[in-house]
Amino acid sequence: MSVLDDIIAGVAEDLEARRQAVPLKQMRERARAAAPALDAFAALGGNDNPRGELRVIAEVKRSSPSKGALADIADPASLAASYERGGAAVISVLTEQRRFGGSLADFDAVRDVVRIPLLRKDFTVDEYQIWEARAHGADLVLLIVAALDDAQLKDFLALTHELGMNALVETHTQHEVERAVAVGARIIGVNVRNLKTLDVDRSVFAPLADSIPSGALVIAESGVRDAADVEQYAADGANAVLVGEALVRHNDPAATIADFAQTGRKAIAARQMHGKD
Ligand SMILES: O=P(O)(O)OC[C@@H](O)[C@@H](O)c1c[nH]c2ccccc12
Repeated sequence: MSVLDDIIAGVAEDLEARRQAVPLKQMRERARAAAPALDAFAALGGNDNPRGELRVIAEVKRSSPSKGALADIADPASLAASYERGGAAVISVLTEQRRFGGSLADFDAVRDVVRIPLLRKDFTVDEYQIWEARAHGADLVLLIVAALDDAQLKDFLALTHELGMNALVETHTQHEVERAVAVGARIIGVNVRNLKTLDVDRSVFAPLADSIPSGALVIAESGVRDAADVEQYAADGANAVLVGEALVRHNDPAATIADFAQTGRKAIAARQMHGKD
């Protein structure tokens, strides 16, 4: 069994317990009563926004399957507030519990204090999780192409849009990018970490980013250690970078985000000067 299969089995089990506690019908009512979703597509530099900016998606991440505990985050809300202060465009909160140490309680705590769009970062395998994300005030959900068949991908994306949210549609191969594009994904992530083996290979980003049509936003996910990595992703066509570990381990995440955004802006300006856009 791959790591991804193993994670998904745990997610499905935990999800059943939550569905027992709050049935779908009730979760739908909660979702319909929630404040409307914020426009994450615009926040990430969508069509009408000025070009030339690199956006940062800053992640609240306690642990990872590859590295174990990353940081002792006593107060996810204050960490998220510092992300917002540093200029993050979107905040991602891991809610998967078994491998990433996240929870919907973390998500709720963050939702209470920040005004920018929030990504509920989990392994979506059932429509219940999409209603649940909206009920908790999420603006974006994660859809991992490798974890879904085409029908699920299409249905989950449609439901996400119906609820006024956006989806970060995550890919790792050329074929997955094609599947994401085929269902009309507007925000496409290239995760340089292979979720089946957990290996990070930054070189997968550039060719995949190149193959994403210009109407969709391109998000570079994983493996950002420092400004040099941000510079490379921006030079290779990223509209935004998704950063977890480097921020939770840093003692001044706000300054780090500001630094990454500035580095990205310069790299994009250089790219445009060379006529690559
Ligand atoms: O901590 P990093 O290397 O900066 O990575 C962040 C993010 O890309 C990573 O957490 C991630 C990308 N896709 C995922 C899917 C599920 C869980 C986690 C992830």
